[in-house]
Amino acid sequence: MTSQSTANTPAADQIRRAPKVLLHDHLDGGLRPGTVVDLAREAGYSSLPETDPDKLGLWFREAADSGSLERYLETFSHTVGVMQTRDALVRVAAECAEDLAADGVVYAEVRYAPEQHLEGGLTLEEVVEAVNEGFRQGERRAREDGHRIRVGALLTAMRHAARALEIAELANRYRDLGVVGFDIAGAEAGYPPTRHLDAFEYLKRENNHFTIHAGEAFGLPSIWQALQWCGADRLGHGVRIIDDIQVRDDGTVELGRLASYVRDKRIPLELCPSSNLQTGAAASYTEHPIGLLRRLHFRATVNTDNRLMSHTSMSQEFEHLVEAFGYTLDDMQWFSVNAMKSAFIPFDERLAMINDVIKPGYAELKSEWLFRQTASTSGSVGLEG
Ligand SMILES: O=c1[nH]cnc2c1ncn2[C@H]1C[C@H](O)[C@@H](CO)O1
Ligand SMILES: [Zn+2]
Repeated sequence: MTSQSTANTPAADQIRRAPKVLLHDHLDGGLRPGTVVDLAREAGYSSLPETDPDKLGLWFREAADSGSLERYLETFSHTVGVMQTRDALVRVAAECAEDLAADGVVYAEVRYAPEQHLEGGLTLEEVVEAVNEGFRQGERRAREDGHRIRVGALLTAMRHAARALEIAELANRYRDLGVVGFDIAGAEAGYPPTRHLDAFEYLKRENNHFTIHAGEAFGLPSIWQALQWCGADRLGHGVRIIDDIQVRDDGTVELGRLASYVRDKRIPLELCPSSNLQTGAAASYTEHPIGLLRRLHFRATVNTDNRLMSHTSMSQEFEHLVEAFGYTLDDMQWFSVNAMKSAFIPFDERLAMINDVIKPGYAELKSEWLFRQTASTSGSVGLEG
């Protein structure tokens, strides 16, 4: 099993340079702390718990570290609070694209809920256009810095609210104009995805794509509804599918009907290890279900969820997994190809990313790894790091 092998274990700088694919990242969960402070000052937003960027970054991380999804979500009032103007949205989106690119992410789908950014008088369309403009600016600035990234937006509807159909229609209107799909998010318990069936049925009729946050704070019934009632293409988290997998004392494994369906149908799981530790969905990295799901060849992907609240990045997530499971460059490539296969852009574009960017990127890193090994065993000076 490659995941247990010590072969080609990547060093931190290789993890950062490896081409990574991110499917689950919230725009309002990934601001730079300094930007939150700047935007709050500009907008006269006076409710921030700290105004020093370092202290504020720490505050987000600690406040989100509550063991409960509901408390975790409370921290978003401050980021959403400062994202109410066109300029703020453009800046946040541009910095998001730049930060991801600098971290070696080559393709990202970043989500946000347009309905949460209307307090300053913007329309839903103006919100989408501002964010798109920011992503394009960030892609350009990243390219100038020598990084290549493509960012698509996912429009989220909040599951406790009642605007899902309207947001789904918005996602459809901006399809091919920067928006690649739809999502629902927010507190899971008490707000089943079936409340928004009209939105999902509309998107299916339009041949559009959507993912649903499910199987994070709530277990199998939520996953089952998301797939079998709503028809989700992917599962946001889906980590609790583990509840339908039995590992016996002798090491043999039995999958229940739902877990079998998820694996057989290659349903992508947008797994977010650090976020799960904070909301209590997993106890530690070594105990995180991603280890078993990868071994069983589920369509598992690695994601950040909220870089600010979880004080993380794609590289950081992989560093934790490399340490916990001994993952190699082969494992990283497997996760990245899985994610790219599961993206919502057209098949030919996904294939081009896999063949022209991801595979060559890992091939180069693997040959570099071999060179480092040879250099260190022959006593000569190898590459740094
Ligand atoms: O992990 C999550 N689960 C459910 N909802 C979430 C999670 N992370 C962020 N959100 C919510 C809070 C944001 O304001 C919203 C849109 O990005 O999505
Ligand atoms: Zn999420």
